[in-house]
Amino acid sequence: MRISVIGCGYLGAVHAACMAELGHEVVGIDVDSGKVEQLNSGTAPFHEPGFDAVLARNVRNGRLRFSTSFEDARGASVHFIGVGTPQVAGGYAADLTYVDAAVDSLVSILPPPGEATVLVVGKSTVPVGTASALAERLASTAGILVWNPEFLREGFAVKDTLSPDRIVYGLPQDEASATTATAALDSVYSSLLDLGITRLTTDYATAELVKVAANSFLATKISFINAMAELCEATGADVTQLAHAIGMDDRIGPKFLRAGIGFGGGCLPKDIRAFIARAEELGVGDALAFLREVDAINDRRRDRVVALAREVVGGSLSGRHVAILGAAFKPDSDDMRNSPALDAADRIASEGARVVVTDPAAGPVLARQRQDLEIAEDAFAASAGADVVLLLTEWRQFRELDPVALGETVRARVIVDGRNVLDPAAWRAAGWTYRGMGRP
Ligand SMILES: NC(=O)C1=CN([C@@H]2O[C@H](COP(=O)(O)OP(=O)(O)OC[C@H]3O[C@@H](n4cnc5c(N)ncnc54)[C@H](O)[C@@H]3O)[C@@H](O)[C@H]2O)C=CC1
Ligand SMILES: O=C(O)[C@H]1O[C@H](OP(=O)(O)OP(=O)(O)OC[C@H]2O[C@@H](n3ccc(=O)[nH]c3=O)[C@H](O)[C@@H]2O)[C@H](O)[C@@H](O)[C@@H]1O
Repeated sequence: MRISVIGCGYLGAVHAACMAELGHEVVGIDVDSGKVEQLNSGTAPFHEPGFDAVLARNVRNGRLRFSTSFEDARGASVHFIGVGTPQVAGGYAADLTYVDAAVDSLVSILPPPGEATVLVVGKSTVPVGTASALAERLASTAGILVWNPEFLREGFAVKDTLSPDRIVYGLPQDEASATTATAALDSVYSSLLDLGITRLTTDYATAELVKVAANSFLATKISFINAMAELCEATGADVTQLAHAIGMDDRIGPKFLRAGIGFGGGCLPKDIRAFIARAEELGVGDALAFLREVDAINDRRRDRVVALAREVVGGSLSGRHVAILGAAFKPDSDDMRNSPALDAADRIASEGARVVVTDPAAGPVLARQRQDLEIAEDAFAASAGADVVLLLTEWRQFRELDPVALGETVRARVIVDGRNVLDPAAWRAAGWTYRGMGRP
């Protein structure tokens, strides 16, 4: 099938490449000409394991190309929308400017009603009610709108796109349109459906809510365990043992119970805030009051790691050399949007410390973007002469550090493990003062 993907960021570029991998003829459209040029050369504009290979292979075989012109999307039978929906400046709500612009551009290239049906498939994360409003704007065209939320995780984007836990279609009310749309989208995803992946059909509002409910649940799970970490800090208990023990209950499960410096990224933080804002607009703000607490607990973890750093160096960070291992919001990504690690680095630098940051993928990006931060090649270079080392993004390279070897480079053997991934006994045995988050 001929497919276009509008918006080629973390979601859209991976989606476009994966759709080509499934055998479709795909054009990705983005307003960023630099990104388009890079994608056309078969090189990923961001770090995502496995993406480079899928991108390069499909650009080379001619099934995948990228363009800044919507004219190149004309004639496709399915148009995916994957543009950003960031938080509005100064507020909690989602900024729908980019989605609106993408739909306006699509309206200008879609055939008129009566001609062969074309699908417009929303993948961006939007406030409930957006899809039905957009469907009205497509009424002057042959476009039928489906809301098909995306659940991929950065670091696993290719795997999650080609092997999702489930696929959700939010369909129009009109039965004939819903049937046509389901059949067309089933053709797009036929290889995945043949693998037995479950496809659920709902109305627009349910599909939109499934997405933000899922992210809210994940954020709540993380803040729950971080709240327990606060209790552990007050009592001398160990949150990693607590998480292990409660996670053995099937009803709770072990995943997303890693306490530490909290969640960040381009999605969980802004999605829970946009959800709060939308619930308030709908007059049901009380239903999501708990999400404000989820957000507040998450913020406190960032305060906590800075306070710990202050405490372990004896009260003031001013003039101290602080090595920070990690800048991305999670390992296997170079994404620093709302990154807890980078936020902590900035807060510590603002207290007068000499901060040296290292990150296997985000480091080179940071070096280009931020002249005010010192960036080092690796953990050893960052830690040379350090008064304290902070592990803030749990890259494998940092999890596997040898405490004896690192001990030889630092000025003082003091480590704060912001992700609770190191073995305290091994580090203490090598002469380090070890502090975790919510661990004695
Ligand atoms: N990053 C992720 O892992 C996931 C993201 N999402 C959702 O997907 C959406 C996109 O997120 P990301 O890919 O992370 O954002 P991003 O910021 O990396 O990418 C958005 C892209 O859209 C482009 N764009 C903006 N306006 C455009 C227009 N009018 N026409 C064409 N292109 C345009 C931008 O230049 C940019 O390349 C958001 O709603 C996000 O919540 C959902 C699931 C996973
Ligand atoms: O809507 C989105 O964009 C995506 O948001 C998240 O994916 P992602 O942001 O890539 O990363 P996660 O693995 O969810 O991690 C988010 C943050 O939570 C933190 N985290 C995660 C798990 C945990 O136990 N503890 C914890 O602090 C991570 O370090 C990271 O900062 C969801 O997991 C995806 O399903 C969703 O599609």
